[in-house]
Amino acid sequence: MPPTPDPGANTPGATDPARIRNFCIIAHIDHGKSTLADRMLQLTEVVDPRQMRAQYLDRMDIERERGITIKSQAVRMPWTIREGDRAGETAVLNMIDTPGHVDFTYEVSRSLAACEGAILLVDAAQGIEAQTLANLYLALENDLHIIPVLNKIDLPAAQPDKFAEELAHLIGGQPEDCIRVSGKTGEGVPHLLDEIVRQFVPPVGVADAPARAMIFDSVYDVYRGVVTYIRVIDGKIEARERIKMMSTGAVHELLEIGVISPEMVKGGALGVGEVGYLITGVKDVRQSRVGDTVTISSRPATEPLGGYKDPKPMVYSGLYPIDGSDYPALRDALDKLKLNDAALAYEPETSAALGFGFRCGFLGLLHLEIIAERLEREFNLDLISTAPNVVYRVVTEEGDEVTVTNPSEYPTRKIAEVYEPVVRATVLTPNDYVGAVMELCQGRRGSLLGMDYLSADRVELRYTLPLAEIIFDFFDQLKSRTKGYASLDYEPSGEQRSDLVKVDILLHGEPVDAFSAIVHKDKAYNYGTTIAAKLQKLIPRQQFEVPIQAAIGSRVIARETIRAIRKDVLSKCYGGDITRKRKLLEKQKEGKKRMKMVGRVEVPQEAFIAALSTSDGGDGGKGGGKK
Ligand SMILES: Nc1nc2c(ncn2[C@@H]2O[C@H](COP(=O)(O)OP(=O)(O)OP(=O)(O)O)[C@@H](O)[C@H]2O)c(=O)[nH]1
Repeated sequence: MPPTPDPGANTPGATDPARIRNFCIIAHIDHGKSTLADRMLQLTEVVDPRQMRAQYLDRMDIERERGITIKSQAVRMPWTIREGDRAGETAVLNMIDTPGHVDFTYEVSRSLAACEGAILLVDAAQGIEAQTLANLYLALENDLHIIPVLNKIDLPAAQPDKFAEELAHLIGGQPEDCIRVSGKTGEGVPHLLDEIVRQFVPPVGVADAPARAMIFDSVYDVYRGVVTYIRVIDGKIEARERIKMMSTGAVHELLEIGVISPEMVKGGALGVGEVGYLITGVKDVRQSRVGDTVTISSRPATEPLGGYKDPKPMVYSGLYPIDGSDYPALRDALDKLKLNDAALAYEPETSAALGFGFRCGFLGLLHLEIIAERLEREFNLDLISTAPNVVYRVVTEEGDEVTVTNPSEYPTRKIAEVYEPVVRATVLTPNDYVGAVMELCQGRRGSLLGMDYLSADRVELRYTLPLAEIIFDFFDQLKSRTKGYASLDYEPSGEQRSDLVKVDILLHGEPVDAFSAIVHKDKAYNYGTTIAAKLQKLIPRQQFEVPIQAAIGSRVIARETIRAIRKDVLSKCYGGDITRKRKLLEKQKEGKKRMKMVGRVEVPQEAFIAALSTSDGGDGGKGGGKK
């Protein structure tokens, strides 16, 4: 019979910091983080069993469907220790859910900074993966105490003994320190909750100092405006005060403050160590940025908390509506999405091939896919996206510096140097596939930084790779070359000078902007021939001969030709059947509407779409990578 919890222990604003435990769960994708979180909600009785649904915390439909967590959330759960000498002691657990994907590393790091402890969750049938490691390193950088946990012990394929050894080897300590649970059946979870209270330290802060709270997430809600998630470090934030964002100095009226348990519960204040939400009535998450420090405007703190970074797009792509009349709808949809996504950047652009659209900046490829999917699904837009590219820094011979986010902005003047972003990638693979992984990384211009054996059959490889080489199909290639066993994680690591060139594709002498690409010199030929050959197949013959050329500046590196025909739609209409003739002419006119003119050449839009949408269409490096 568990002791009755102490009700005073759970009053927001008045919770003794010594009772608080702020923690997060870090795990590789699919290792069961959401399922374990669900079980904790159930055991701490913050969710009515009748309202329990799978992945309670993943609110967005796409998140639930794809089974990935995009936005972090925080839940307050009272818990009374059940076993051992401290049984009966009540604590307030704040579980901060972290996004699991590499594109959101900065959000993960902010969520971790709001915690004192982390549960390192590992699937007992899979073992340690690249994201387990990457997140563990981030947690250690933030000085978090780690509790190693093996999940899915109910699975027949689980090998908890083997992986407990591996985990102990990785983080130090004994294999017995690993807690074994099943998020599915609930086995071991009450013990884990007890251990959270025992092992994690309570937050420390100065109660009477000017208030400082860190924003670790902010989401846009249609009814309430921006909801900002904060962790109070020092002082107290009380309802009805005016708050100040320290990065911008902007002051906002505080309309509501409270905790999430697991729905919003309005309160009077949040004190040292507490985690909760703020509502100020701002309508745009960019005014409430992750990593920023919130203080009280009447008694502001002087020093913000460290670690604030502006979100910076890493990958750019053009988004165009297939039907040109959808352009205003696309603009409205992007405006709406931006309210909830401070990292999304876009500006209008025009393409001769694709018409009016937007150049959009994303944190990474998954971010791009999620936005494109939301635009199609939630806003019913049919879109075509151009091959993604990274941001280049180009220095001309005159010494000017140009930032290129779109190949069409590549300077035509003489170029002295080009710099491209690079990442530090960690690949974890079984021993048998080390050769295949190395071959792939070398083909993508990678340089090996180091290699470690985590256990007899699991190897960690660290590479520096150009970001441009991994944003296309690197992950797919890695998976297929290792039968799905390898995992990947990466983080930005500055830039490097490279031998890059811009390849243009010309149709009858006119460049087609949608196909221009910045590629490595050694891969330019491959890119040129691939695209030229593809367009040659896709573009119908015209009344004159059409050369398709790939060129670097004025130097042609590849050529294909579309031979001429004389297309006479009326040739089949012998006799004077005027209605039939008119019908055919009408039909031809219809067809023309979807044609784009590139110089004198008529190209069906489908040809552009087909050439862009196949995976090797945009990846100049792919062929090169296979050599
Ligand atoms: N057998 C078994 N399956 C589990 C257990 N925990 C999770 N799963 C299953 O593993 C899959 C992934 O679980 P999630 O909880 O969605 O994983 P996650 O780590 O939250 O995934 P992301 O949010 O994408 O990182 C789901 O199909 C779960 O049903 C467990 O303890 N036992």
